[in-house]
Amino acid sequence: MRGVRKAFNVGLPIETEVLHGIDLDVVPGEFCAVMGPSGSGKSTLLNIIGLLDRPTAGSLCICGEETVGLDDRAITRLRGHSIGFVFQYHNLLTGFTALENVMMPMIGSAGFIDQGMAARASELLDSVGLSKWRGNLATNLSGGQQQRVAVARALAMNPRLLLADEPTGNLDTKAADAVFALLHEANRKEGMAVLFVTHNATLAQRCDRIVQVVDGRLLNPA
Ligand SMILES: Nc1ncnc2c1ncn2[C@@H]1O[C@H](COP(=O)(O)OP(=O)(O)OP(=O)(O)O)[C@@H](O)[C@H]1O
Repeated sequence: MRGVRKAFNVGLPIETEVLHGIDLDVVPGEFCAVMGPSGSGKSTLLNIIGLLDRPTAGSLCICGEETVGLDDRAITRLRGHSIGFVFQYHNLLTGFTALENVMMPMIGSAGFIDQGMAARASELLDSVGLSKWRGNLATNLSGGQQQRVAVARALAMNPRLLLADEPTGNLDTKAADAVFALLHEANRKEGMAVLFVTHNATLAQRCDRIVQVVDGRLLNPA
């Protein structure tokens, strides 16, 4: 991204600019921690990179494609195929099983269900150590298990970029380490770039690079 700005409430007396011209390159296979004080703009930055929100100004390329100017349909397609998300609160559909939750992105993308999706979701649940729990409703899993399902779901479409916004913020140390290890494995094995927002300096030190956001600016740009 180059010169990315984000303002909220544009045109109103309460208009506030939160990101003030961000330059950032993330290369394939890179594992970046994103740190900074509360309210500095980390989630806003991630939401823009994840195409969940649009910048007010600047340029944003995802997998080589300039996104500014794309219509909503193209944005949705690019997001669905290229980007996986893990949030602090897992956002699983609690009335569905672990397996069904992991299948959701595949169903959403294809518009239908087939056996191959269940097989792929099952493999992903194996990879996060939850094969025995695949038939459990999400609501009956522990917080750490739910977050591991959320990681499996984020990997379902084999994205090139994985965005994780404080995925360990709500977990005890052991569960946090387990979730971090899964992100790290996805990064090393699949070569996906990861942006990992965290307040945990120990985990951040284990990433390739730390991007510091302070007052809507990067301390160490590009
Ligand atoms: N939709 C919105 N409308 C208005 N202001 C917003 C909106 N979303 C975020 N902000 C403001 O943008 C600023 C940055 O918020 P953001 O959530 O990006 O910070 P953060 O660094 O992720 O914080 P934390 O570490 O506490 O999660 C805050 O002042 C917040 O109030």
